[in-house]
Amino acid sequence: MAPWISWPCGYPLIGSVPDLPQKNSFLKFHEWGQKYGPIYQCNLAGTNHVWISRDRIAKDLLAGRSAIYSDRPHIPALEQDNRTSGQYLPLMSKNEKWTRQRKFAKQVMDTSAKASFYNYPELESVRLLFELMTDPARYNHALESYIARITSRLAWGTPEPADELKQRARELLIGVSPSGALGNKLPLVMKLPEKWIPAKAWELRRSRTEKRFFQVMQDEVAQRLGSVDAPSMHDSRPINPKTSDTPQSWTRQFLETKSSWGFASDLEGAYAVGMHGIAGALTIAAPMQSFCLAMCHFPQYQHVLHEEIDRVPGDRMPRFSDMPDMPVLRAFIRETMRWRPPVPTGIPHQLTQDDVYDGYHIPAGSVIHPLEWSIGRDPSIFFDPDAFNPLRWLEPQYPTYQEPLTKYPTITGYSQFGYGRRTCQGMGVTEADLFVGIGSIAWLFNMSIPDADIDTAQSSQSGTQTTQPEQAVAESGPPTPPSENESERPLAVHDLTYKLLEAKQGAASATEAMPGQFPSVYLPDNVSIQHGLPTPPESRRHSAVEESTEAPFVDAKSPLATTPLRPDPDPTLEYSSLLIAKPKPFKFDLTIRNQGRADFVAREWLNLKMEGEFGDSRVYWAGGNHGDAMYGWGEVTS
Ligand code: HEM
Repeated sequence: MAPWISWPCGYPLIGSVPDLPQKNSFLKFHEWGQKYGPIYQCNLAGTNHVWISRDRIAKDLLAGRSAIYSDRPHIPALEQDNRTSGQYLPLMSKNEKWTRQRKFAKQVMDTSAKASFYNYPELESVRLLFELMTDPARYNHALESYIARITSRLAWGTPEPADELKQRARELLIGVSPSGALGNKLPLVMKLPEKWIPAKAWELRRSRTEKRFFQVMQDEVAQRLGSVDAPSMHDSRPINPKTSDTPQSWTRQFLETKSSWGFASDLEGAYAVGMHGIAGALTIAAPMQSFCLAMCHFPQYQHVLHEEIDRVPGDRMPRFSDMPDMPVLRAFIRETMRWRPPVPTGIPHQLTQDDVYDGYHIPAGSVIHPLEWSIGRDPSIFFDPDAFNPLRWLEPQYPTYQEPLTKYPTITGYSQFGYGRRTCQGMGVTEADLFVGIGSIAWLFNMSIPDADIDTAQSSQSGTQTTQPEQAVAESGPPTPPSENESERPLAVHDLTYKLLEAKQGAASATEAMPGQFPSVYLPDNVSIQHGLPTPPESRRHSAVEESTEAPFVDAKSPLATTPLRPDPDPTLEYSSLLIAKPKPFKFDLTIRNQGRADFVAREWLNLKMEGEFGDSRVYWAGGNHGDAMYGWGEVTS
């Protein structure tokens, strides 16, 4: 049998389930991809799952044959059938509700993108920096809140529900993740009475609380607009004067244009908006957290980003409108998403009829996964794929380089957002939030692992130490001013020493550099600048790629072919195990790079606070959100 589609053998009925680790199952699927080829199938609890590790194959099937590859699988742990209930756009079958909600989503995204997302990212980035300066130990909370506050503003015009939104997102994530709710592992339990099955009772309360929350939020915007029947934007009647007080939001847009969408009820609109809130609440925070991880473990690139930030926005905070002038920041974002994909197993599609690919039969009903972890590690495209290296998007000798640099690199259209008819609706918001958020953090801070912990990270090869992150960061004390000459700070990355090399011939100096150029780069000690395409050494080429017709792009004798050693186990793989992968909190120092900027942030925060912009998060349920039998926060473990 040719190697296209083969499978791990598995056990009767349950298939390969026992072979999957509790943690980071994407690594196992990646390993199987290396063993069985770039497309393989396996039986998981009686369902055929197809795993795709190459972009070309995912495009061939999910985009090229989207007519039959665009359905979604059933998620047994949810109270209502995700395919038909009309609650969650990303989980619906390709039906009438999906068509109208997707149309609505496109419209509200386009309108808010044209208004540059109402400057909500810029506004909330002030609060983000202030929180990081004053309480660095809670950095994870600050990053997640930044995203949840922007998303809440976009959804309902207020940041108040940010904590509630995060909780709604966490609970739904448990409900839909194969490794989360019990009902996804043992679907039969959902048929039993809730009094016997705590997991079912949990789901029913989750679902009730979510519905109530979405309705409360929609009602509040409707009341603020003056009446539930506020005039439509397509109406010739004048807008209710009260609406001018109502902040822009997707709910406002829905209420003003609701006759255009053909929704069954206002509740459908409440879900259409609320689902987008949930989709944004945690997904975008994951790459922000991974960015911090990358800066600490691959610090040799950080000053390249600082150089661009100090040259383009300079002493004002970065804005979304800086995008065309900041390819380096965009490269860091793109590389962060490649290095640590927020949805490493991809969001699965379902095949609706039998198909044949390259001579192999794929049965109808198969669940198809574009395995993002592997797609971003295709060794014929990404040299040393496990390394975080933003230069692969900025240096012409890498096959991933693309011009013009005013546009590329970008995450718009990136495979991480899916394929074909089901591609993500949130790419624009994601790019805006990450650009302003990550740009602001790098504008104010330097990130590093405390010196003592560099040794620890090295010795983690023998598994000697675990740290209490919050305590550890708190112990590192308040932010301190930067050293006099930032670029002379010693660089330390586990077992590597890095040196500063002049960039390609003819590169301009820092002060002369134009947007899109950067003056100097750090490369590993034993490396000299290579002209022409770098290629991986023979030993790194995997059998799965050997069938590829693409020419290998690296000379095995190239010094670039020397792959740096990384600690084992890799401390950057401490990830939460639900559908969205995010790094667990870890210990690092945030050092203020420029006191004047810090003072500016403090003043700006105070002004905005006094204007009422930064109110506290709201509690929606009795007992400080603990709630009662009907509504409240469910237990969350992740
Ligand atoms: C880092 C951020 C994000 C990532 C990595 C991400 C990733 C994805 C992926 C992989 C899909 C499935 C695509 C497919 O099936 O082929 C998806 C679908 C979707 N995403 Fe996102 N997403 C992100 C942020 C957002 C945000 C911020 C929103 C909205 C505010 C959003 C809204 C949606 C919607 C509505 C769908 C469903 C599309 C459909 O099924 O028709 N996403 N996303």
